[in-house]
Amino acid sequence: MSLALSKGVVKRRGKVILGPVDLALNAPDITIILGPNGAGKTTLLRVLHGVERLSSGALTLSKPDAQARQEQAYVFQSPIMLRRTVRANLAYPLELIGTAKPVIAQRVETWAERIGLADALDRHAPRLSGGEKQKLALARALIREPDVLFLDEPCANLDGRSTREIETLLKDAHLRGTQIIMTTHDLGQARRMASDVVFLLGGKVHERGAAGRFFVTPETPEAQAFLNGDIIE
Ligand SMILES: Nc1ncnc2c1ncn2[C@@H]1O[C@H](COP(=O)(O)OP(=O)(O)OP(=O)(O)O)[C@@H](O)[C@H]1O
Repeated sequence: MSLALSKGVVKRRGKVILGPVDLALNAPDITIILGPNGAGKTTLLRVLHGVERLSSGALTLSKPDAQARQEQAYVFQSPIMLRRTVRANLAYPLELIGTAKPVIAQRVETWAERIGLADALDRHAPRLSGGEKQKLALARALIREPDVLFLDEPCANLDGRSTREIETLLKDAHLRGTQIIMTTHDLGQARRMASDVVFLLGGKVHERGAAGRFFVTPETPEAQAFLNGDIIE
């Protein structure tokens, strides 16, 4: 799907926290939104997902809004579990769209296997470890095979192993056709995952480009400083 933000501005209590932003995103990229704390990454992600109201400007999608919303999924930094079993958590998004029961059962098994929870289907999801919960949240988002997946710092509190497992799931989903748009603080992860980078600073797109170029020869001194790990305002 293509998403185009035109002169997008978000204000909170009269103060501009994002924008104006002009940005076009296209499948089949893995777009990583980078920037220091407070740059507006989460706000931009929410705008693109359609859950943050624009104060001015417009978001245009290549599909009708209702259809686009159905085909999008969002994964938060802190996974939100239903207070039910792993099986019920995985089945839930498919039940919502009226998938046939035998198909649900089969997809739940497949996804439980993929995330290493095949033996934990009857466990109470809130009691899983942080890494297991995040993998479950991701599987719950991917089980519907969304067109676009938004992720806000999906590996923020995870160790290296869980992070790699999640990256593998994301790369597989991308190969199967899911467009991925995510924020991260982890530059290693950005280098491993991104095909496209949006670098935000002070609520504006400071630099944008193919990942291969951005990480090797950033155009602006601020992006260079950010990549060096220097503190930038
Ligand atoms: N509800 C709010 N009211 C007022 N200001 C807000 C609100 N939410 C966010 N902001 C401000 O908007 C700016 C952008 O916030 P946002 O969370 O999008 O940044 P971010 O790049 O995701 O930051 P971080 O890396 O710290 O998660 C920040 O200056 C933040 O303080």
